[in-house]
Amino acid sequence: MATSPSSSLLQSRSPIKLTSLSSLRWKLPVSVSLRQHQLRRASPVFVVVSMDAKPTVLVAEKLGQAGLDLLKDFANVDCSYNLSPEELCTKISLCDALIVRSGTKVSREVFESSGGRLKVVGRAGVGIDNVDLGAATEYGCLVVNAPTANTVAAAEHGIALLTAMARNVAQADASIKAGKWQRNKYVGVSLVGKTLAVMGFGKVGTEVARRAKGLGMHVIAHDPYAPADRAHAIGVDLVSFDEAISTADFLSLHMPLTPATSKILNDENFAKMKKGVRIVNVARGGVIDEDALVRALDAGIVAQAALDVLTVEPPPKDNKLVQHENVTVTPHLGASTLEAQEGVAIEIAEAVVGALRGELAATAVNAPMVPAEVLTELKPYVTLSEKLGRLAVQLVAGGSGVKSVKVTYTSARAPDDLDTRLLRAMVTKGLIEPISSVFVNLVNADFTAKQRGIRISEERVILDGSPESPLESIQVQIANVESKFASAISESGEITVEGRVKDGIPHLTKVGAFDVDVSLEGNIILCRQVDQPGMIGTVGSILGEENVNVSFMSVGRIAPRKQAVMAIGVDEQPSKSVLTKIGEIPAIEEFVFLDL
Ligand SMILES: NC(=O)C1=CN([C@@H]2O[C@H](COP(=O)(O)OP(=O)(O)OC[C@H]3O[C@@H](n4cnc5c(N)ncnc54)[C@H](O)[C@@H]3O)[C@@H](O)[C@H]2O)C=CC1
Ligand SMILES: O=C(O)C(=O)COP(=O)(O)O
Repeated sequence: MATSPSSSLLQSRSPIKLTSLSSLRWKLPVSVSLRQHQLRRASPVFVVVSMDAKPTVLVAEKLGQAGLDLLKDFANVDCSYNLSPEELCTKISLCDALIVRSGTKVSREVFESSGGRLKVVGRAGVGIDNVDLGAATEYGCLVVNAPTANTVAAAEHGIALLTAMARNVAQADASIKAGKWQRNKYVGVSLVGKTLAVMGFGKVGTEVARRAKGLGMHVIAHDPYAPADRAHAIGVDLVSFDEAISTADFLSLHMPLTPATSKILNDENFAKMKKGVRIVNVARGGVIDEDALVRALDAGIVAQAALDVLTVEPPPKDNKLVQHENVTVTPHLGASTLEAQEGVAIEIAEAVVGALRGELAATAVNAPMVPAEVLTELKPYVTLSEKLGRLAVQLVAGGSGVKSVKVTYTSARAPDDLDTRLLRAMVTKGLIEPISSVFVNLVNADFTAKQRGIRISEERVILDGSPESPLESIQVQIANVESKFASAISESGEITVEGRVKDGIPHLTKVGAFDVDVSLEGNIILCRQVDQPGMIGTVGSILGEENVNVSFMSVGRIAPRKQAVMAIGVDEQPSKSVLTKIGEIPAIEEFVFLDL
């Protein structure tokens, strides 16, 4: 069965066969009107409706049973833990999806080795610093995470480390097990009334702050992106980085590891801290310069540190930080509660299955998140966008080189009420796929366009009136090119095609300066002719002789008996000889066959 460009936003060249409206059409009994059939279909274009084989999901780290069960209902599940990087690269070419936790590096080599089959990487947790997002995007692979199910577990572990550190629980336990009874050595410090600076006031940071307030601490937070009212609502002041680190008795780290946060606690910043500060890190090891922390501990600037995460995990045996007597360490246990692991497993399994079905994931990390209701509303416009892109690029004369594309949306919706990223991605898909072997989806559309030197600009024309539908029309223009169908060049000099959605079906409504109206359902023949009686009949009978079914015909003309453009929708691809016969009709000045 053929795959269709419109079948999935996450389409890949994998064994999964995606069926779209247009490929289904070939199976219909001739007596069924395509239009009626399409109107009856309720399932969204993004859903995989037919598969030759189950997809394969590689689960590379331990995942809760409930998640595995969910996956097994839909896919072949290969649980292979502790793979070496080489083994992962070998296996990945047989997998449609990969699920990892923090212990697996999903490097560029993994995407390269997948041969284009890997469609989804699921991170069963929050931090995606172990996934090469740039490479994932280049390879059109969606990355999803499970951002909520382990929040409380991580916050509870932060509080556990905070209290255990303040009272030397780990050290005292080790000492007593070694046969000692050292009550004087392990005198702790109290938390009540002390200032805790929460660094990163996101999901985990907020939960830590809430709990620390319950312990009677004075909580401040630093987060350049957090809204102050959310902090105020729980009695927390947002402060600058310098104020946070210089006034805190305790620092608790909850920001992601990014280039901006890498080694953010370094010699320079330790020097600004209160002498005797205590630090908890349940975020990522890389946010601390670990050598600098050892120096700060030795200098007494930092009295104690409690670390769940390290730059290199597991750490080398001689890691000075781990060995330091004022440091408490746990082996990345923040998310490791029974409850969190079940929750994360379900959250990631649902996201991966949804993505494999071609649905847009709510937890996509490298693609726009489009809410389901928006998606449903935009669905016919998504198809329209792709088809306009496909039409426009096929009108370009060979050797012209597409560099500059403009997409104009006419809508009565306010600009912030219409998310066009999806539409732009689909125009891009339509533009690029017919002229290359690259497959384009929502993940890699912008990247692919940029890589090919295609600049896609967008313009909004805002209409008066109340918006019943999200869009009136979409226009795609390609500038600075020659066209193999000169009539497609508008007065301003660009190849121009415009379309609308009518009764849920995408229609082509303009080619160059000519108004037409043809449903974008099959393939299209465009002819320019001198307007005269009998033309529709002449072309129709040539097509009929070869059993090519005409679904729509429309003539757009400048004036009666002047030049006109005839758009003919055909279900089947006409043979070369049929096209030649059409071209030989004396009144036809130029024509082009466009494959949708
Ligand atoms: N140890 C463990 O097992 C676990 C670790 N984590 C880690 O905890 C961290 C936080 O996770 P969530 O709260 O779920 O993420 P989140 O995305 O909800 O919160 C992160 C916050 O950090 C803020 N941020 C970004 N750059 C910052 C900067 N330069 N300075 C201060 N704040 C900055 C963001 O604005 C955001 O509010 C992540 O690094 C995650 O990987 C999360 C769960 C378990
Ligand atoms: O969710 C996170 O960011 C975590 O760090 C949890 O990591 P894990 O899944 O336990 O390896």
